[in-house]
Amino acid sequence: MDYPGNLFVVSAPSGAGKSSLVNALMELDSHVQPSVSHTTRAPRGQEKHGREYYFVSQPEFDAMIASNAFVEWAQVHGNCYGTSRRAIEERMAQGADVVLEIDFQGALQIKQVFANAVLVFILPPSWEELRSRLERRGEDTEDVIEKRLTNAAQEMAQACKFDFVIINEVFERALFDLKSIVHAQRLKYAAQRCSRSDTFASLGIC
Ligand SMILES: Nc1nc2c(ncn2[C@@H]2O[C@H](COP(=O)(O)OP(=O)(O)O)[C@@H](O)[C@H]2O)c(=O)[nH]1
Ligand SMILES: Nc1ncnc2c1ncn2[C@@H]1O[C@H](COP(=O)(O)OP(=O)(O)O)[C@@H](O)[C@H]1O
Repeated sequence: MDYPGNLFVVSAPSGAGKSSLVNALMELDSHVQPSVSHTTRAPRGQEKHGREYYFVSQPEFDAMIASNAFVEWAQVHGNCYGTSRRAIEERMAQGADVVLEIDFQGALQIKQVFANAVLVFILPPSWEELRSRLERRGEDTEDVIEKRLTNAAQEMAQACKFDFVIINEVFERALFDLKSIVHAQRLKYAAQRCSRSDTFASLGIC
C-alpha cells in the first residue's frame, strides 16, 4: 500500500533564506519535492518559467482562481501567488514529501485543508541582517527592498502560529534544523505504519 507523502510549508519574510534552505534540503534529500507556484510577479535574475515559478498574467491568474485551480492563493508585496491543487495532490499521492515555499497567509490556508501539514517559519537573526541579505542578493530594486522590509514586520508577527520556527543565522545549523523537522515527521508516520496490527496478525507474530 502506498502511503501519502508529508506536506511541509516554509514561510519567511523576503531575504530570510527560505529558498536557499529549501533548495539545499532538496539537494540532500531526493524524496523532498518542491511545489512550483503560479505568480503574476515578473521573473527575477535567472528565474525560469516552470522552474522557480509559473509566470502568468493577471487574467490567467484570475481564471485559475475562478476555476478553483488553487488550493491556496494570496496577494503578497503587490503580486499574486498561488499553489495549484494538482501540483501537490499528485505528488503526495505518489508518496513524495512536498515542500511549499509560501507566505503566512497561504500557510494558514493550507493548514485548514491539510491538518497534518507541518508549518515552518524561518526568521533572520536581525533586521540589519535581513536588509543586508536583500541588498547582497541584488535581485530587487531599492523600492522593492523597502516594501518587503515594511511587510516583514507583519509577516514575522505570524511566526507564533507556525509549528516550528528556525532562526537562520548560521546556514548549516538552520539546514540541520530543517532536515530534523522533515525526518521527525517521517518517523512519526513510519512508526504508525509499523504498528499496523493487521499486518502483525496476518504474519502470525506478536
Ligand atoms: N500564498 C502564497 N505565497 C507564495 C507562493 N509562492 C511564493 N509565495 C510567497 O510570496 C512572497 C514573495 O515571493 P518572491 O517574490 O519569490 O520573493 P522572495 O520571498 O524574496 O523569494 C514570499 O513570501 C513567498 O513565500 C504561493 O504559491 N502562495
Ligand atoms: N544563513 C545565512 N547567512 C548569510 N546569508 C544567507 C543565509 N541564508 C541565506 N542567505 C543569503 O541571503 C539572501 C536571501 O536568501 P533567499 O534564500 O533568497 O531568501 P528568501 O527566499 O527567504 O527571500 C541570498 O543571497 C542567500 O544566499
